[in-house]
Amino acid sequence: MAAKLAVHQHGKSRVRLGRTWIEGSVHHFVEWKVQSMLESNMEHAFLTSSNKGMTATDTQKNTVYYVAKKCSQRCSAEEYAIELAKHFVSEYPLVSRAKVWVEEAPWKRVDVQGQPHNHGFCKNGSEVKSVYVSFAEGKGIEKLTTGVQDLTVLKTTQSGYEGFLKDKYTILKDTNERIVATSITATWRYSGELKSCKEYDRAFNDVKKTLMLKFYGPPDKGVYSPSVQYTLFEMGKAAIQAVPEVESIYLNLPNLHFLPCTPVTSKFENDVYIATSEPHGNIEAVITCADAQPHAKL
Ligand SMILES: O=c1[nH]c(=O)c2[nH]c(=O)[nH]c2[nH]1
Repeated sequence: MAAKLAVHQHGKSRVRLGRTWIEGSVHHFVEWKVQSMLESNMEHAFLTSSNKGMTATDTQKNTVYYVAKKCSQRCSAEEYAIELAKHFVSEYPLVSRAKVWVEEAPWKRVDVQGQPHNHGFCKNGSEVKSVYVSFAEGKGIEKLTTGVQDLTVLKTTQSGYEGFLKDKYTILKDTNERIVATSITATWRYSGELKSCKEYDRAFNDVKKTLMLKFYGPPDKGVYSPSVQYTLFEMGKAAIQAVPEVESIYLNLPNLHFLPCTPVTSKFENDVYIATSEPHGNIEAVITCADAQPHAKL
């Protein structure tokens, strides 16, 4: 049977860097893990022994640092990813599309003696900001998404799950009182480029704040969740309504179960749980503005 090279790409993964920007006495800091992937007319590297015209993955790695240096003003992970992807397409004639992923570690400016520190940071929380850009020759930015991974959240009440199908395989009982815990992965697509680092930060923080509000509800009373599915849609819908630049959002919410525990000689009184991480439920959906195309998980 004849065989052909159907698709191909090559890139560099897990290139890690730190970047500081100094504005007067205030320092800014980010840590990024970058992946690049190039689509190109370099079939010959797969089909023959020639590497002519090839942008080596080592060169891609060096370019990750070079473009970070070139971003002389404080910039967002989105702006950096756009610059890097543009660079590959404009610099190399054989490259037709560059795809760039950036994961930003959760370093936050630290407060000391009640004040934001000029140059001190601490890792706050588990969540990682994730950015994806696809930039093609003749088309420019084709896709720009931002998101969070590993945003781990829990509430001890105001959650239940009732009325589901019961058959001979079912053991789970209806409940209107349970712990709900999840580790949120979200990616959302912007309708286009935003204007500045501040705009990207504002949009990111507004989406995150909205997701949190819909998961937890107001601080005093919370909000009842009849299922992870219902809460997921409420979260996505609210993000789209709160941040006009967002036209599509993908949400994945694993249901990390805390199971009722009945220690010997006692009964369960919503107090002791068996903590588990597997197996876990897995609920996901894409929510869009009424007329927008959904985007796939990236
Ligand atoms: O919110 C939930 N959604 C489900 O689909 C499901 N399935 C399950 O066993 N528990 C839950 N909880």
